[in-house]
Amino acid sequence: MVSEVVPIPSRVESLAKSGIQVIPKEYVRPQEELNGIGNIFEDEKKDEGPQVPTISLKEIDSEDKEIREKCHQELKKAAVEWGVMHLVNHGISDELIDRVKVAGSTFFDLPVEEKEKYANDQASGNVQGYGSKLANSACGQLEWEDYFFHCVFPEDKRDLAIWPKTTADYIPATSEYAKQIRNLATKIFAVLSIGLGLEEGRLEKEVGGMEDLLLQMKINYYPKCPQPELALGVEAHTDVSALTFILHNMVPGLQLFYEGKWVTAKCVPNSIIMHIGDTIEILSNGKYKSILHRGVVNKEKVRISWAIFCEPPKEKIMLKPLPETVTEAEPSQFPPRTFAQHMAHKLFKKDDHDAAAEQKIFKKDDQDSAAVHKASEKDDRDIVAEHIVLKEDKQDSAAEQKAFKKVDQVIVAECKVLKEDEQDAVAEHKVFKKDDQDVVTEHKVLKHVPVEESE
Ligand SMILES: O=C(O)CCC(=O)C(=O)O
Ligand SMILES: [Fe+2]
Repeated sequence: MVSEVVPIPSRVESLAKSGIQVIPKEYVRPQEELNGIGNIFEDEKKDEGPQVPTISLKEIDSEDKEIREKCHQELKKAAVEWGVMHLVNHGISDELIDRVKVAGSTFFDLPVEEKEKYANDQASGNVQGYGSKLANSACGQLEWEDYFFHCVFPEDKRDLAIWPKTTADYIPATSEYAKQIRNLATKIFAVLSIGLGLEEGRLEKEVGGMEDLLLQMKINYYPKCPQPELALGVEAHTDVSALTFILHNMVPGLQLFYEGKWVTAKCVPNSIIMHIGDTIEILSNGKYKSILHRGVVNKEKVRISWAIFCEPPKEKIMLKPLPETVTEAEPSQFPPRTFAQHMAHKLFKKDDHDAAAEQKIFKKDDQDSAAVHKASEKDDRDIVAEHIVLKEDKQDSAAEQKAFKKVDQVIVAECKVLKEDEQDAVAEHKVFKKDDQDVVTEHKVLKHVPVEESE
C-alpha cells in the first residue's frame, strides 16, 4: 500500500471544514499550556472568583470635578490592578460597531479561495492582508485561527488598496470606527497621565501623538475546533501596543492570567475590551499592567474578534520609564528599548528552549504561576546579563587604557635609551675626536722628533 503524504492546509478554516476529528500535532499545545482549559461556554457563566472589571466612561469628561474624578479613579484602578477592562458608555455608537462587525464577517464568509486573493506574504515582509501563523522552525507550534491584518490610522499610512472589497461599507465603516477609537485613545491616555501625576497630554505625546501613533486592525477568525481542549486560538502573550481595543461576536474565548489563575472574560453587551499594552507598562514603570492573556477555541461556534492595536513608531522613540515614575524606592524596571527592539527581545525570549524545558519541571498544580514566575525570573536574568556585558565592556576599556599606558611607558623608556645612546655616541665622538687629536699630536710629535733627531 502506498501511503500518501497529505499536506496540512495553510488555512485553519480549510482544516476545520475538512471534517477531521483529530487535529494535526502542530496545533496540539504542550501540556503546561493547556492548564485551565475546559468548556469555555461553562466557564463564561461562572460568577465565582475575580472578574475583569467593567468601567463606564459616561462621566470621563464631566463638568462636575468630583464626578469626573470618580470615573478617572475607577479607570486608573482597573489599569493598575488588571491592565484590562470592559469599557461601557464609551461613546461609540452600537450602530457603527455593528457596521464594522458586518463588514468583517462578510469578508470571512467568502470561500477560502476568494480570501486567498488578499493573502499576505510574510516572507517578503508584506504583513498586511489575509494570513495564518506560519510554522516556526524552532518549535512548530501553530494557532487555531486565521486573520486579516491592516493599518487603519493615520489616514496617510493606510493602504486602502488591500482592504476587503466584499462590501461597499467596509472602508467607510472601518475608517469611521478607527477615527473614533483614536479619539477615545486620546481620552484614555489623558486619564492615565493624570493618574501618574503628569500633564494630561504627556502619555499621548510619549507614544507618538496624532502623527506617529499607528492603529493596526487585526480581525481574528477562530474556526470551530474538534479538540478545543488541546489547542489555542492565540497563545498566551501580552500585547506590545500602548493600548488595544477589542470587539467580538459575543462568543466567549478570551482568558486573562490574573493572580495565578486563568479568568474567562464575560461577553458584556455593547462593550469594548481595552488592554493596557507593554508600551504603557514600560512608560509607567510597571504601575499600569500589561496582562498575560490567550484565546481559547470551541467546538460549537466560530469566534471572531476585532482588535485595534495602538502602537508607537518602531524606531523613532526610545521606550523607558518616564523619569517621574522612577524613584530610589521604585527604580526603573525596564531597560531602554525602541518598540522594534522590544518586539525582537520578546521573540528571542520565546525561542529560548531551555526556559520551556525548565518550565516542565514544575509541579502540575503550580504550573501557571510557576511559568509566569519563571518568565519574570528570565527577564531579570536578561537584565543582569546586560548589566554584566556593560560592566565587562567597562573593564575591557579599562584594560585597554592600561595597555595604552604600558605602551606609553615603553615608548618613554625607549626614548630614554635612545637619548642615552645619543649621549654615549656624543661621548664616543668626543673620545674619537680626542683620540684623533692625540693621534694628530702624536703624529706631529713623531714627525717632529725625527727631524730633531736628524738635526
Ligand atoms: O481574540 C481575542 O479576544 C484576543 C486576541 C488577542 O489577544 C490579540 O489579537 O492580541
Ligand atoms: Fe492580545
